Amino acid sequence: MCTAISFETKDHYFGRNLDLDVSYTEMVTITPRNFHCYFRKAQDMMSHYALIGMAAVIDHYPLYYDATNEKGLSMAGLNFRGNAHFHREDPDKDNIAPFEFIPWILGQCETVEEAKMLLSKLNLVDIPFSEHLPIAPLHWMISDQQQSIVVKSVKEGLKVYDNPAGVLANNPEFGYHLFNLNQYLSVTASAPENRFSKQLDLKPYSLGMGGIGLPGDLSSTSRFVRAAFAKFNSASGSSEADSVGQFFHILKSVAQPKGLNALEDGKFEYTLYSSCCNMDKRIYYYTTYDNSQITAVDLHAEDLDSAQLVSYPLISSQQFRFVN
Ligand SMILES: C[C@H](CCC(=O)NCCS(=O)(=O)O)[C@H]1CC[C@H]2[C@@H]3CC[C@@H]4C[C@H](O)CC[C@]4(C)[C@H]3C[C@H](O)[C@]12C
Repeated sequence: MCTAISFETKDHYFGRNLDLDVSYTEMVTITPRNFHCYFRKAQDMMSHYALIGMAAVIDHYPLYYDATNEKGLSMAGLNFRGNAHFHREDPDKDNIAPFEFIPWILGQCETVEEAKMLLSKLNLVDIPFSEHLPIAPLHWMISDQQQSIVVKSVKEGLKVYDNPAGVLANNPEFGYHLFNLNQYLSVTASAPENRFSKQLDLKPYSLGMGGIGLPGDLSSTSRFVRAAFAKFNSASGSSEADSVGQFFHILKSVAQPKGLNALEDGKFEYTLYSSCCNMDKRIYYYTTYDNSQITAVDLHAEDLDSAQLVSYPLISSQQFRFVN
């Protein structure tokens, strides 16, 4: 499972939890403007916007899980198992493989509106990266500083939805998650009032009781609700430290501790990493399951006119700060 959110204080932030049982040795990867970006069925891009995000780099190709470009436009791929469907080549459209989708959009677009224009002539084509890396059944959230959308490719074709919640999880399809929020409309961050019966003397005996009814489990639908509740009720200071800290706290409310989500073969799905990118400053922050210290990589500290990918391996061992 995964959860992605967009979030706003003084600046705008975009990030996600990546929940999985194995790592593909992903690294924080910068694609500078002149990196030769190769597309199987479309024109190569010799120059494009620079990108920063989490990617597995294989055969010199950045396979992005999530990324932000130098204009702030951001995108994350999350599992959409059993529902994602990719198509045969269509001569009337731009044919882009799912693993090329993030560089295709973020390389060329500054805003969600611009992305929508590219999406109107896009066909996500069923080409795997390689024999060893089959097509990942993903759907995507795309956000700029103003709005978010969700893009899915299903049997009927490519679908684009406005995403007023600025949250994405996994199955079922996005419309269900959005409607499902109605179920929780009485949940509140404040003390609840007795609407049960005036004839009974009912009152809160603990703080936090307004949240009773929020689902506590790790299912996709429950994570969507909890992430939305945390995000929309979140009180954050406007400094970078406050905002980034708060962002990770929101993601933690839907993170998966090891062991609580068991797979068949004795493995567990857990939160491998959490990311938070400042869309205005293009700084990519992350924590990993084993290292809760926040590590940061600044897009603008690199030579963005270069043609070489730059990757920073994840710092994934715990950093204890001893004080004696
Ligand atoms: C598994 C992850 C989603 C996490 C998630 O949602 N977990 C759900 C569990 S549940 O299904 O909801 O129970 C997704 C998110 C991005 C993906 C990579 C994208 C690039 C590349 C594309 C290639 O085609 C295949 C290899 C490749 C490296 C991909 C591997 C994997 O697929 C990644 C990591």
